[in-house]
Amino acid sequence: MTFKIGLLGLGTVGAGTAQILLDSVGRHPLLQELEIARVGVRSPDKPRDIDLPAGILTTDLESIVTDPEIDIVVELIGGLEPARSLMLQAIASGKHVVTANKAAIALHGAEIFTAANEKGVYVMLEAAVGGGIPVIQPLKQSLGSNRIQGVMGIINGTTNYILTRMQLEGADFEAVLADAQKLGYAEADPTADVDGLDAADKIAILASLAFGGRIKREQVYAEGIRQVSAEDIAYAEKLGFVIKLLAIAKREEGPTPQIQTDVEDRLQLRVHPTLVPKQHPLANVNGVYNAIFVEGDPIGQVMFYGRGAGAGPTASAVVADILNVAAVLKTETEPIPHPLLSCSHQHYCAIAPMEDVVTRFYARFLTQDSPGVIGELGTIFGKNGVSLESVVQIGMRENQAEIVVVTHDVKEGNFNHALAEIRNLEAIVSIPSLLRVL
Ligand SMILES: NC(=O)C1=CN([C@@H]2O[C@H](COP(=O)(O)OP(=O)(O)OC[C@H]3O[C@@H](n4cnc5c(N)ncnc54)[C@H](OP(=O)(O)O)[C@@H]3O)[C@@H](O)[C@H]2O)C=CC1
Ligand SMILES: N[C@@H](CC=O)C(=O)O
Ligand code: NA
Repeated sequence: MTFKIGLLGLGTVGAGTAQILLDSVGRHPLLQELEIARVGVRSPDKPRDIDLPAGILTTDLESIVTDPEIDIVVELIGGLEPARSLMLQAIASGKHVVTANKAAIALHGAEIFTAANEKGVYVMLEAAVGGGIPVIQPLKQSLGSNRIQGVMGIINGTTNYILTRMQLEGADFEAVLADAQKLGYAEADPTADVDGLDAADKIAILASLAFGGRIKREQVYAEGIRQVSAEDIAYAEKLGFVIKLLAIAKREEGPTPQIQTDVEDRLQLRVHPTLVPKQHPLANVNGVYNAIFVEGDPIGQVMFYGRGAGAGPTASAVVADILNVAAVLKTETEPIPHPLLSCSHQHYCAIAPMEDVVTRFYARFLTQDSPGVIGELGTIFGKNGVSLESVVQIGMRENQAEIVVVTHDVKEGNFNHALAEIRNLEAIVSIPSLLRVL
C-alpha cells in the first residue's frame, strides 16, 4: 500500500521532513509505504539542498490540497493565511492533515477541528509544540487517565537559546537572535518568538488538550523577553535563580476542586519571563532545548525534554504524525475519528484574569539615596497585603540606590496597587524591572 503525501513548504521543517521520507533505511518499515507525491513552494527556482523526484515541485498549492491522488497533506508553510484556507480545503477534499503550525491552530483550531470531525479526517500537530518532543500524543493518550492540574514549560527554543547565551556568555541580545535565525529556530517574523506570542500559541494548544476544552487565543497573557536585561540576569543569579520564558497553564484551585466540573474550573494561562529557582528541573533546560512539566492526578509530576526547534527534531515529529495517520488508514475499518487521535472539545475554558493570579514578584527600584526609602517601600507593600521575602540594596549607581525586592506569594492585583503608590514616592527614580518568580 502506498500513501501519497502532498507537502506544502520546503523550508527548514519541510526540507527536514522530505529528508526523512526520502531516506527510510533503519527507520519504521511503514515509512517505505509513504511517497512524496507533490511539493508546494513559493519560489520554485530557489537553490535547495535536497534531491526531489523530478517534476513534483509547484507553486500551485491549491492543486495539491484538492488533488484526488493525495492522501495526506503536510502543511509546513507557516503563518495564518494561506495556511488556514489550504488546510480547510484539504479537509473539505477528504485529506488528512499534518501540521507544525501552532499560530494557525491556536487561532483557528476550533474551525479546523470542527471541519475535520465533520469530514471524518485527522488533523495532527505533534510538531506544533516542543518541536521533536513527544507531548501532544502523550497528553491525548498516555496521560488520558489523569486529571491534569498544570502544564508549565519552556516552549520557545529561540528565546531559551537567547536567554541561555545571555546568561552563560553575557552575549548581546540582537547578535544571539541573528544566530537563532541562522540555525532555523526562529519564526519567519521573530517578534513572535521574542514577544512571547509563539509560546502563547503553544500553551493555548497544550491547555486545550490538558484541560479538555477550547481556548480563546486572545485570553492568553503574553509578555516577551525584550525587557530582560543583563543586570537582571546577574542579580537573579546572585539570588539563586535563572531567568526563563515560562508558559504556564494551571487549573485554579477552587474551594472543593474534587467536586468541581471542568467547565466551572478557571484556568490561569500566561507566558512571561520568570525567575526560576536553580534547583527546579526547568532551570537546567538550556539553549534550544524545551521542556514541558506536567502535574496530574494520579501520575504526579512528569517532564518531557528535548530539542524544541530546528529542522531534524521538528521533522521527526511531523513524520511520526504521518506514520500515525498511515497506520490508522492501513488498519481501520470503522469510521473515524479515532477518539484518542482526534479532537472533539466543544466548550470554552474559563480563564482567570491576571489580577487574580497569585505569584511571587521580583522588582528592581532605582531610588534617591535618601534615608528611609526601604522603610517606605515596606510600609506600602504591607498596606496592600504584599509580604516581602527579601529586600536588598544591591549598590549605588550615579548617586542612586539600587534596591531589589522579592515578594512572597501575592495576588497580582494587590502587587499592582502597591506599585502604583510606590511610583508616586518622591524618592523613586524608576522601576527598571518587574518579573515574576516561580
Ligand atoms: N523552524 C522550526 O524550528 C520550527 C517551525 N515550526 C513551524 O513549522 C512551519 C514551517 O516553519 P519553517 O520550516 O521554519 O519555515 P520556513 O520559512 O523555513 O519555510 C516555509 C516554506 O513554506 C513556503 N511558503 C511560505 N509561504 C508560502 C506561500 N504563501 N505559498 C507557497 N509556499 C509558501 C516557503 O517557500 P520557499 O522555500 O519557496 O520560500 C518555504 O519553503 C511554521 O508553521 C513554523 O511555525 C514548528 C516547530 C519548529
Ligand atoms: N520559533 C519556534 C520554532 C518551534 O516551534 C521556537 O523558537 O521555538
Ligand atoms: Na512535539
